[in-house]
Amino acid sequence: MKQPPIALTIAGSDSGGGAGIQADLKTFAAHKVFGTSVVTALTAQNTSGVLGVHATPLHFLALQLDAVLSDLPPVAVKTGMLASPEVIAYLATRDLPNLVVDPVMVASTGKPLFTGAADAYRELFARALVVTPNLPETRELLDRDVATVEDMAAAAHELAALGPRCVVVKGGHLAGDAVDVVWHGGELSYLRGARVSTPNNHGTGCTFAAAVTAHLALGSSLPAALRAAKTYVTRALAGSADWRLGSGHGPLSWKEI
Ligand SMILES: Nc1ncnc2c1ncn2[C@@H]1O[C@H](COP(=O)(O)OP(=O)(O)OP(=O)(O)O)[C@@H](O)[C@H]1O
Ligand SMILES: Cc1ncc(COP(=O)(O)O)c(N)n1
Repeated sequence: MKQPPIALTIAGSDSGGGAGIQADLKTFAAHKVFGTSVVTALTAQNTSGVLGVHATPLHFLALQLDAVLSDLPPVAVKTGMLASPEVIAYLATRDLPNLVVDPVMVASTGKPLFTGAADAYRELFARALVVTPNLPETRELLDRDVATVEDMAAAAHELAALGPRCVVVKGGHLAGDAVDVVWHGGELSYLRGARVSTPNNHGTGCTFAAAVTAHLALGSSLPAALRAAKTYVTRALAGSADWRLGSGHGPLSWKEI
């Protein structure tokens, strides 16, 4: 078997298996990328909600990161739930290649996973190759309403001023087609996909960002990685549209590519 490239996810554990570290490692494996992980928090979580969060002490998070970087250098790195503003600020001091920042702040069930992150994220964004906020996160980051594709375009432009090479404002929470707005190299473009009708959308954001990270690890250009990730998440959603795992928002499937 060909040796796989290495990717790293820095994210929280979802005991329900649908989002967080579990979604990221599943997605890396589906892309034949070797996944390493730094666990930022344990969440007691299922398809209906988050029962509790137990954050990893910062010194131990740093030790996990040192252990990975010193022995298994990743080609690309993704961040998910970072559990506190201090963790976000700490990661902004580290050298993380091909950094994909998914600024997770709120679970799809609506419960905030932690608070006070918006300001801290501004620093980490400056170090990112690409940032991938969803609509509620974009509102939180800019402290204003973002509701339409036009609003998303203005928001992507504004977030790009913080320094990431690329911004993807994800439209999974729009009514109608699932359109994501991309700001890259001074130009706007769109990732368009038909909406899959399914209650099983827990972990779509994690899966999209992990698929981008996997494609970057495999050597794709950023525009190609974004297009491939959009195709992947749409297929994964379609593959589990009829699943009945859990009584709330179930997880999406994974697909070998
Ligand atoms: N029902 C759907 N059908 C097709 N694509 C979708 C659907 N829901 C989300 N997507 C796509 O999945 C990706 C993740 O988007 P979304 O806005 O849902 O992120 P998120 O809110 O971070 O995810 P989550 O729902 O896990 O919180 C985007 O490419 C989005 O367009
Ligand atoms: C540990 C962890 N990380 C990320 C998410 C966001 O995913 P979703 O928005 O699908 O709930 C989550 N719920 N839990």
